[in-house]
This record gives sequence, C-alpha cells and structure tokens, in this order.
Amino acid sequence: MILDDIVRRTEKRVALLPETFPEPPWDNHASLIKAIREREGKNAVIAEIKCASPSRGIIRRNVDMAQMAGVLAGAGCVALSVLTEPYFFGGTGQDIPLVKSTVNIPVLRKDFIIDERQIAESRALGADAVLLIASVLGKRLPAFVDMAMDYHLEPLVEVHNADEAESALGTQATLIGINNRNLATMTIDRSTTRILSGNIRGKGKLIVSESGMRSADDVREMRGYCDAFLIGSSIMSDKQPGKKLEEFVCA
Ligand SMILES: O=C(O)c1ccccc1NCC(=O)[C@H](O)[C@H](O)COP(=O)(O)O
Repeated sequence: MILDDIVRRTEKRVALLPETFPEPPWDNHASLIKAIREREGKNAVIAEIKCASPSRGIIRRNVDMAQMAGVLAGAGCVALSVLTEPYFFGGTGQDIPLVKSTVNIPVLRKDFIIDERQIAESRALGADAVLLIASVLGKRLPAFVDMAMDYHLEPLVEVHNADEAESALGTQATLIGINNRNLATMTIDRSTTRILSGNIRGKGKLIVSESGMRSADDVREMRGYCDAFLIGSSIMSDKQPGKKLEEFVCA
C-alpha cells in the first residue's frame, strides 16, 4: 500500500533528524484558524503547492516556490499548504522558510508526521500549522496534537472515516480535515465530506474538505459541509494557477 511505503520512507528521513532544533529565525506567526474564521464573502481556500504525487506523478515541473507562493497569495487563498515530503511529492523542508519569507498568510507544513522531532523541525522551519494524519498516528494522535500546540503550531487533523473523526473530536485540535481521497486506494469521493461533517458540525471545530476539487461547481456543491477547502492538483496542473485558484475562491 502506498501509504505504508510513504511511512517507511519517512522513518528513514526521521532517523537522520537531529534531537533538537533552534527557534525559527523570525517571529511572524500567522493563524490558520483565524484566517478561516475571518474569511467573509469568498470561499476559504488553502492552496497547496504540490509538484508531484503518488496518484498523478509529476504535476508541475520546475516550480519556483517563492514565485508560486506570491501568485497564489495574490489570488486570494487564506493560506498555503507546502508539501515537504521529498520522495513521492518532490518537496523539501526548506520550501517552508522560502515560502514563509515571501508571503504573510499562514503556511501549513504538509508531510507525514510520525515522530516528535518532525514537530520541532516544523517549528524551526517557520511553519504555522502542521498536518497530523489520524490513520498514521493511531492512538498517538492526542499526544501529537498536544505536542504541536506546545510548539505553537496549529494542528490540522486529517480523517477519512467515522472512527477517525471520533478520535479527532477527542483531541484539542480545532481544525479537522476530511480527506475525500482514500489513501489506501487513492480513489476520491467527495461524499466523504458530506457524510462525516454531520458528526463534526456544531462542536466548535472548523472543517477543511481536502482533495478532489476540480471546478467552481465542486466548491459550490461542497461549501455547505465545510469551512474551508484544501486544493492542490487542479491548481498546480493548470496553465494559470492563479486564475484557477481565483475560480475556487470566488465560486
Ligand atoms: O495526492 C496523493 O496522491 C496522495 C497520495 C498518498 C497520500 C496523500 C496524498 N495526497 C495528500 C493530500 O491530502 C492532498 O495533497 C491534498 O488534499 C490536495 O488534494 P488534491 O487537490 O486532490 O491534489
């Protein structure tokens, strides 16, 4: 299964991490929670800078991260998601400080976090938020949520089924991402957000619908079930990523 391969690769990366990290070189934390809550009139879109993926292979070649970050921020996303996984998604941790120094909207570090040191590393790189995947962390999820918050990082807890949603609700995380992509089969089903959001709504959480938004119609169809969208492939594969993002933001 691809997720197992990704986790195995991640374990090798983590083994090379140092035990401690310095504080980030700046103090310009931006809150993803606040950015979503304060979005008015337009759709809250977290635009993902995603150069490659297991399901699509290469999505966009020769991406200038700083330039892309500027284009997407200018097109009105509430935040940027930066995929830092190197082997399957073509990212690197160093993309975080690069993007963070270009824009003043929140930056989410999107990776496969399995070890406390990756949280400390995320903070040192200057991320504002981190993705924590419920199916990857299992019983360790609440501890990782607390750890992220101790490092002043906002955790976005990703779920794909009712049990994972229940676990996420039992943590301190405010942001719950419902992934429409089944990470075991890579299939996308947007009804995942529709089905799971019912049990999450009204409990003080913000719901982010992740994956599989292709058009303004998709966003219009789904926005009653979530507070924000995480969109990568369809923005990054478009000839004009800024224009494509505007379609989602203004849908
Ligand atoms: O995108 C993949 O192929 C993938 C494969 C295995 C694990 C995770 C994967 N994607 C991570 C994501 O959650 C998406 O990058 C994100 O939600 C954006 O999705 P999309 O708009 O469909 O690119």
